[in-house]
Amino acid sequence: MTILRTEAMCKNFDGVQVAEDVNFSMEPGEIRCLIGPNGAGKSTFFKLVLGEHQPSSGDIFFADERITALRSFERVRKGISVKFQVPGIFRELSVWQNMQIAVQHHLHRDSMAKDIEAALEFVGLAQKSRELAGTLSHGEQQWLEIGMAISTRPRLLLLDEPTAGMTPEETHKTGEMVHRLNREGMSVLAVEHDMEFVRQIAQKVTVLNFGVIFAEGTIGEIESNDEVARIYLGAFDDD
Ligand SMILES: Nc1ncnc2c1ncn2[C@@H]1O[C@H](COP(=O)(O)OP(=O)(O)OP(=O)(O)O)[C@@H](O)[C@H]1O
Repeated sequence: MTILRTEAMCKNFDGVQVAEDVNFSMEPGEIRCLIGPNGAGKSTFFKLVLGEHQPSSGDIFFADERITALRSFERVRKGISVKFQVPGIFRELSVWQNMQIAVQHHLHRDSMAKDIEAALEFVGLAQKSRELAGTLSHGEQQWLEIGMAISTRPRLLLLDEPTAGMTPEETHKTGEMVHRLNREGMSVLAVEHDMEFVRQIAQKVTVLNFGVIFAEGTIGEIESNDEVARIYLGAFDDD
């Protein structure tokens, strides 16, 4: 079984190919990082998986079920969740209210309050549930968003540059969070530029370039791949 699979997935915008014959697959329980130069098609890949874009051709499977034709909310109900790069919190509402919106938006569960408490506990914000989201630090706001994303108890969590703007300590803490989620059985697919974070979490790395899977392997294999270094210049310079 695969938790996520694309078969010959293509997407073009006005003739520009942004995903080209993408055959991606990920095992259940895996932590995968998706890397690649700016404009490689990483965010577009997420949007295709989430149903925000329709592929021009090809198919997408979640837990071996074809989801290509499903709408976004249906995919969320199946167990896919996302934390986007652009902050999606309501700054003038409390941490708890933000969580309520995230859960209510997608699911109607009797266990809602418990789900919120558990998610806030998980991301270390249980003590701040009454504070306004806008007063949290940047890192805490990102964690709130991760909390919002996991409150629906997804099987697959997509993270789009989760550590953008974080301090090294916050980044490391986020990596630990990802490992804890993974130990609880969640599969995680993260788009990330911070190679230190990629090293901390990735079991396997997929490199996208011009909408094509350019390379795939362990972090060691990817970092020693000269072709990857060539297209993704500078990416491995931070060690
Ligand atoms: N809605 C759209 N309409 C037209 N072109 C688009 C659209 N969305 C993305 N693109 C183009 O698709 C290509 C891939 O963009 P995408 O945002 O997926 O790349 P990325 O790998 O996520 O880049 P970055 O690392 O900078 O976030 C870019 O050339 C972009 O301009």
